[in-house]
Amino acid sequence: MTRVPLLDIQNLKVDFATRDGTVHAIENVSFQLARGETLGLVGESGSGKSVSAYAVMRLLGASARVSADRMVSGGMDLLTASDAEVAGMRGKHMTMIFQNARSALNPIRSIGEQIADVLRTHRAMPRREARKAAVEALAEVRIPDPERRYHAYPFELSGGMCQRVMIALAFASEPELLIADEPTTGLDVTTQAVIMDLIRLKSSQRRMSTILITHDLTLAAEYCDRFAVMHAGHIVEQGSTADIFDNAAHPYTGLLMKATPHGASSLSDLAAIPGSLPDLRLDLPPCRFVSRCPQSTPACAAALPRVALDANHEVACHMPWKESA
Ligand SMILES: Nc1ncnc2c1ncn2[C@@H]1O[C@H](COP(=O)(O)OP(=O)(O)OP(=O)(O)O)[C@@H](O)[C@H]1O
Repeated sequence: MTRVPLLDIQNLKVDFATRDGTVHAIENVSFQLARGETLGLVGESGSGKSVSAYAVMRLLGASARVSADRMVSGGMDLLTASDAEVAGMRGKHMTMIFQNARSALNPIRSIGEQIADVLRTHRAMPRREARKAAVEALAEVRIPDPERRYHAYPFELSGGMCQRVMIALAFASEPELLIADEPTTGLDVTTQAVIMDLIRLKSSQRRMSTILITHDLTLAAEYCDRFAVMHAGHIVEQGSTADIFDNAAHPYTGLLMKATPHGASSLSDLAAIPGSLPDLRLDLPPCRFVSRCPQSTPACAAALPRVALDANHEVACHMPWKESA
């Protein structure tokens, strides 16, 4: 029996209409996420990780044109569902931890009340119980003195504290799908581990599925079951953590991994990968990596293939990476 994935995206495409032309931000993005699975979404800045996430959450603005062959989450067809239906799913079935936590919090409500509100709305907790659980939720993400901090407003907290509150808020609704966009940026290493361990715990206890968007490959390797590597709006390779880190098949993945051999864990710390992302407003070739690729041949001008290397390992390349190249 095949298991129905929690999230199923086929050929997602996102264009933005701008004054300077159409930005072809995402093209042919396809991936599935099983229940309880953690997928790492990695790639250089501007590769389309956040746009993919926002498309799933239906949070892209009016300038975005979104299309797909399929986009289903938790049984809901995100292509045909009304805004009200998707809004009903957000925060309950699927929730997102944003990069800029402070601006995602309500500035005029105390952090404890914000968490208690979620517990009362989504988990129907009585007021007193929600208050107690909110204090516990703050403690769980290592907010010191949570009883007192319950009454604090976001402006009274540091960026790192706001980040933790945001994470507590995300967990409060017990989502089936968590999209975490750089969830631990700005946190010290110990707190990073606490947060990531919490995500792992929720995944195993409640089979929560997670998309982890990150520049931190070392962290991601420790916590993700599978990876999708993005370059210039395409998923160039996806596979298990071992496939990606030990058997990278796309030249771009190979360069990413080669550039992080000795603890340079962040993509921003990497030895530069030659060239830069193409201008997404231009007419783009089928392979958007071709101008940077050390292995390109005339064959690369043909339509981009999706080569299945095994059941879970797929690469969009005519010339899959060879270690000797
Ligand atoms: N509202 C928008 N209008 C026009 N272009 C946009 C818009 N939002 C994103 N883009 C473009 O889409 C592309 C993908 O951006 P995205 O934010 O998804 O990258 P990312 O991989 O998440 O980068 P980072 O790691 O820096 O967050 C970029 O070229 C970006 O400039």
